[in-house]
Amino acid sequence: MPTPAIKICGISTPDALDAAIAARADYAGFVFFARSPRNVMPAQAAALSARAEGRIARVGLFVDAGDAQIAEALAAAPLDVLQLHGAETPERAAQVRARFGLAVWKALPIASAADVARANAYAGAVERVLFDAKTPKGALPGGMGLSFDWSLVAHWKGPLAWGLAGGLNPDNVGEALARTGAPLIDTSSGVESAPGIKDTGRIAAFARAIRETAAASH
Ligand SMILES: O=C(O)c1ccccc1N[C@@H]1O[C@H](COP(=O)(O)O)[C@@H](O)[C@H]1O
Repeated sequence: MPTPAIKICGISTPDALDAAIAARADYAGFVFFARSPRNVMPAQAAALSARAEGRIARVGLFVDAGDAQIAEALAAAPLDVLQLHGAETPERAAQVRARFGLAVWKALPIASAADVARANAYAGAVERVLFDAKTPKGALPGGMGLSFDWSLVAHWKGPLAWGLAGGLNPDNVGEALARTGAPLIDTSSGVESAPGIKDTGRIAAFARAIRETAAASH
């Protein structure tokens, strides 16, 4: 199995960003969602974006954001990908992509095969779907360390690129990769010591576990 792309999300400090780069992660995620313990303010995002430029791709995470909020974030902090983690429809996702001219990823909450099937509607509207666990009503829509039944997306062959998220950490990511063959793996709370506090050792261990699993499959 090829080594999947790795995304470390919820980065809010230079140390965490440097750890993701040192671990050879492909994507660093910055959360623009006020309710999140990982939320970054525009000035903070600007510094992180500049530090990341040319070293790791920058993903901005938004939850049902309007154009004005996304434009404000982009004015402060150039981003390479916009991750939509709310209830955005295929039409809204396509609108965001056209308006900002950036790659768009749509996170989908998964608890059943019917939830996975919803991904098909995003073909042509976004570059990638991210399968994440469904979270309880009223809770954050992600970043909760919850996983779902990986067999629902095992070796998914859909009409667009995809990634696996939700409750992944250094201890379970090898099994998740072996069981799903996901081409991109995303984590946030699984590489933290407390909500919003990234642990550089866990970031390194996460990437190592992924590479060891991929290498062992050859
Ligand atoms: O990280 C957050 O605070 C967050 C807030 C709102 C929506 C999504 C959020 N995080 C994303 O959720 C998935 C799974 O996270 P975890 O690994 O289970 O903690 C991931 O894409 C995060 O980037």
